[in-house]
Order: sequence, then C-alpha cells, then structure tokens
Amino acid sequence: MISVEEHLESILRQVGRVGTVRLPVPRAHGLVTAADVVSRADLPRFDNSSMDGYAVRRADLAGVTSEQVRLLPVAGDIAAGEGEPRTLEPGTVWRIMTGAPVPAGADAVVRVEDTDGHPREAQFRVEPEEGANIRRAGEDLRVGDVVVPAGTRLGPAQIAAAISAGVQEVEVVGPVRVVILSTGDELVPFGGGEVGPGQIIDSNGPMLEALVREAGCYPVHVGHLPDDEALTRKEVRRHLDHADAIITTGGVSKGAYDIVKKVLTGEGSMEFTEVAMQPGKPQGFGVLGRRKVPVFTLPGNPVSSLVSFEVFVRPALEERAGRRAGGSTATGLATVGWRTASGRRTFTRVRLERDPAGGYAVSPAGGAGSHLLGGLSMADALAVSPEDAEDVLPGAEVELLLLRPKSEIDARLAATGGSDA
Ligand SMILES: Nc1nc2c(c(=O)[nH]1)N[C@H]1C(S)=C(S)[C@@H](COP(=O)(O)OP(=O)(O)OC[C@H]3O[C@@H](n4cnc5c(N)ncnc54)[C@H](O)[C@@H]3O)O[C@H]1N2
Ligand code: MOO
Repeated sequence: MISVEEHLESILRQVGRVGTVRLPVPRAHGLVTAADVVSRADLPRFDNSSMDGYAVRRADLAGVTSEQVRLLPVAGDIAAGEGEPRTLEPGTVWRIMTGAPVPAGADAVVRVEDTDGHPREAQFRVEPEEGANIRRAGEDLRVGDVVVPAGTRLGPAQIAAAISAGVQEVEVVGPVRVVILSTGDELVPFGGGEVGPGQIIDSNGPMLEALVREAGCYPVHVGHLPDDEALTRKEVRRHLDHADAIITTGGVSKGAYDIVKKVLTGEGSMEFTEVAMQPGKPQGFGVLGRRKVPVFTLPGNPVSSLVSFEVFVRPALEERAGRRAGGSTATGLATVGWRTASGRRTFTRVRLERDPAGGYAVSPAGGAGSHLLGGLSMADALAVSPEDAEDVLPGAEVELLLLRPKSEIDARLAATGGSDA
C-alpha cells in the first residue's frame, strides 16, 4: 500500500493546467485570469456628481449659512447620460443628478437637501467645500492600471470592474470539462425506470456531477457503462478527444467483473494501487492519450468515491483550473469515541454540533461501511485520523475536512442552538 501523500503527489506531478482561452468578460465567471487585466479607460470616465443637487461656483456661495441664505438662478437641468458639454456661468447654478457630468467652471455640488430644491431659482443654505460631491475622472483607475491581476478567480466584483474599465474579453485558464462514467451491470441510471432484483440506482454519477460543479468545473458527460470490456475501452477512448479529465467509478478491486482495471491497465501512465486509507483503498490514476487527459478510476462504493474525490480529484481539478483553493478544514472535539482503521488514514463521516466553548462537537454520522449513504447525507465533515491511530477517544481533538460550506454549518448550529433539534 502507498500513502495518501504518495498517491496525491503522483497525481499532481502528472496533472497540468489546461490551455488558456479568450472569453467575453461575463462568460469568464469562475475562471482564473491567465494575464493581468488592464483598464482601457479612466474611471470615472468624466467628472460627475455623486449627489442629486446643484453644480455651483463656490465663490457664488461665500459666507452662506442656514441663517444667511442665498438665491441663485438655475440655468437648467443636467441629467445622467447628458452628452452636451455644459458651462457654468458665474452667478448661476445647474440642477444636476447623480452620475451626470459636472459642467465646466463648477467646483462643487450642493446636495438638494441643503437647498429648497427649486427648479428655476434655488435657495442655498451652505457654502460647500472645494470639490464637494464631485467624483473626479480617473480617481478610481487610469488607462493601463491593473484591474484584475493574473491568477485571480473572476468573481462578481472583478467582472463589474473589468466591464466598467472597458474590457471586452479576458484571457483565462480554460474551463475544465469533466467526463463521469459509472460502471457496473447492476446500475440503473437515475430516472431510468424500474429497479429490478439485484439492481441499484447509479448514485455515483449524479454525486460526482455535483462535486465537479461545486469544484468550479464542468461536467460535460455523465454516463453509465455495463461491465463490458470492448464498450468500456471504446467509451474511454472517445472521451480522450475532448475531456480535460475523466472520472470512472467501480470495477477497480478484485472482482471477476472489475472491467475498468482490466481495460486500462498498461494504458498511458495508468497505475492501479492500494492507498493506505479507509475508505478509498483501491485507486487508479494515469494520464492517457495525446492530450494527456488525467483519468481517475475511483472505487465504486459511494462513500469511497466521495472521499476519493475530496482527497485526490478536487486538488487535481484545482491544479488543472489554475486555482489554489484547497479543501475547507477545521478542528473539533470528539463527543464519543470511535474506532479507526489501523495502518490506514481514516476518514470518518461526522455530524457537528456546538460544544460549550463555542467550538465543534464531533460525533460519527452512521456507521463506517462504505455503502452507508444515509449517514453520509447527515455528515457535515470527514474526521481525519492518522494511520498510526486505532481509535479516537472521547474528548480528543480531531481534524475535519468539511463537506459543506462552513458558513452553512454555522448557520444551522446557530438556528438549532447547537443541538440537532
Ligand atoms: N476481495 C476483495 N474485495 C473487495 C476489496 C478487496 O480488497 N478484496 N476491496 C473492497 C473495497 S475497500 C472497495 S472500496 C470496493 C471497490 O470496488 P470497485 O471499485 O471494484 O467497485 P464495484 O465492485 O463495482 O462496486 C462496489 C460497490 O459499490 C456499488 N456501486 C458501484 N457503482 C455504483 C454507483 N455508480 N452508484 C452506487 N453504487 C455503486 C456496487 O454496487 C458495490 O456494492 O471493493 C471491495 N471489494
Ligand atoms: O476502501 Mo473501500 O473504499 O473501504 O470501501
């Protein structure tokens, strides 16, 4: 058996980034910039008002207070979107709206609240500061400034900034397209009709599809293969032409019908190995074809598949997508004891509650069997125990790999007062 680290290192050594593509900014959401994105415009593009009010010359309002008001004639209105250049003549004001261009000669904007708001002859109650309520051209960004540095995941804020800065397209690390193939004669696809004697519903396919999506990648094909050598070979080859990663489940242990292992042994850099972990012991990985597509052959047991994804596939997909997010981790205190697999790193499904000190109280969610999906559904995290341990004692500190966003777990605990009401 090899260690978890050895297997992961071998995967990460062989997995490279996918190529870059140019995409219209909104379509690049979630992808990582391959180069600095630079501004094509000064932002703001022109001096404009930050308030609804009046564009004024301060000299015309010298000494004005709420006791010493002044009346000034209004030359007209300047609305947001006004394209006509306007000039402010001494002794007059323009009524101006938020976002509208400030007329030449104005050196402040007085908020409508500090006037009587009259459209033709307005009464002023304050003397504004120099530049009051004027947003200056270029104060945010200048042409050529970096709006989004290389290596940044494009989120909503970066999309807004790049678009405002006049950027049309961005160079990003391409979307990672993942093919998922469940294998096994016993499987009935979701929605595929009656589940006959000896059959089960393919839950790994939809589970991995969701995991891939949550990892910011794109499931482009979720299929099911019977235990048929020729079909399996053909289907894997077909997807090597377009996929950026292939994930299979099932058919990698020691059974007489464990086809995946049989078909892929000797292909590319494919290696089948046993990893010192529980669950997830039988693993296979290699890069295949001229495009060197990473192929992960995960064990069929549903919990083993999920744990294998978290431990090996997620980091590899992140590498491929140019990201460095890493799994979400935490620590907690065991409320009860449980046994772990000696000589193997154990990933125990656990439910979290609040302990009296405000941390996480950790207890197993169901049993340890790799087929127990009911317990998996209740689990918030995997408790990770080292290879040399045989059990976790009550009160021991445990490392957690979170299966849900931490904010979601914390919100549930806050709503239930920390107990599973
Ligand atoms: N003699 C041995 N038998 C097994 C060993 C071993 O070392 N010696 N290892 C066990 C371990 S550990 C695991 S994990 C499994 C891995 O088996 P495979 O990857 O070959 O998977 P299958 O045999 O095809 O299926 C295992 C199990 O999972 C169910 N399954 C498969 N695919 C799906 C799916 N898409 N959705 C839901 N459930 C699925 C399948 O029906 C089996 O019950 O091998 C042990 N055996
Ligand atoms: O290693 Mo298997 O994944 O224990 O169930």
